[in-house]
Amino acid sequence: MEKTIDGSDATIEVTDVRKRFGSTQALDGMTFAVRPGQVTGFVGPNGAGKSTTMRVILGLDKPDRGTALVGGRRYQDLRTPLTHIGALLDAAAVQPSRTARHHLLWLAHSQGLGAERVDEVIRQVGLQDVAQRKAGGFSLGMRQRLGIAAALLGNPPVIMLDEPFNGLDPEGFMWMRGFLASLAEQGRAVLVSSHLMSELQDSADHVVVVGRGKVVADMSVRELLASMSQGRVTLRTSALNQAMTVLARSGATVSSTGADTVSVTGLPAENVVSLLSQNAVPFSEISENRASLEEAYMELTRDAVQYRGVVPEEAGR
Ligand SMILES: Nc1ncnc2c1ncn2[C@@H]1O[C@H](COP(=O)(O)OP(=O)(O)OP(=O)(O)O)[C@@H](O)[C@H]1O
Repeated sequence: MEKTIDGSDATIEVTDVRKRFGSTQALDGMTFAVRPGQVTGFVGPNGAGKSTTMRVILGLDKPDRGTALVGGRRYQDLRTPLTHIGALLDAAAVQPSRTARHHLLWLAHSQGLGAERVDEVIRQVGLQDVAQRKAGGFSLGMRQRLGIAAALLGNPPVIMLDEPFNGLDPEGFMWMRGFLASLAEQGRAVLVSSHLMSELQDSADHVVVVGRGKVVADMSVRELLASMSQGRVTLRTSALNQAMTVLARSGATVSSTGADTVSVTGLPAENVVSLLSQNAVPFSEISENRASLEEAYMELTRDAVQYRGVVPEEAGR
């Protein structure tokens, strides 16, 4: 039943979307694209506009300006939307007295899909043992799985999940991470929001960082780390002066942090090693302190957060 994913269908394109609620400019020129075969993290502080963007993509909120396209088309123009995009916006939104399987059957029938597909998605998300239980008694983690099963019903090339890591225990967290990766491996475009970069650090290939209704960074996780990490290299040497001279000559900023320790910025560890070796400078214990993704994220969204007064101090930085 699983059809092959066509890359041209597996995209989301959000272009210059603006949306105002009263005096709040929720979206202020939001622009980004979600590509096939990747998990794209959509991250930003509370109130940055993530949920509103997702609602605009699903045609639930009408933008004042700009467009949001799924596989090149507006959601409103999709004849069978569930086969184009599967979304989970609010895991709590299930009828508590209905069993998980009945919830999915009801959804499937509304889209012309059969019970066979329902059982398939139940297996995919690992809910087979509880499928006959009432969803009202489900933990948040089980509801997340149920919501994802619903999103997968139409085998869509685009999957969009709002805060799917919310409330998951460590096992659920690991499962979600692996599951998102497998959806991307199948060629789907996967957009996942979070207000915590740490949740996306090992889950996303690419991140779109937002603050105050617009994109502040749009790059691969690797690029983000490289752009932010100052690459501070620390090394121990018995030839302190010689090491400092050699490294400073190459343009690095060098300072001694102890009788036999040197701190270097502006030069990757690899180059530090080769320079010292070429100049026969003895050294030991070389280490590179890279900025964590969380630090990079805090730096990028600092203005957005300060503006709202949520985290006024640079505590913990
Ligand atoms: N229906 C609405 N009416 C009024 N204001 C709204 C409405 N929906 C969103 N907003 C406001 O728009 C801004 C963006 O909200 P949004 O929920 O999109 O942010 P978010 O990034 O998803 O944050 P969170 O993680 O808190 O959900 C916020 O200031 C919010 O209060």
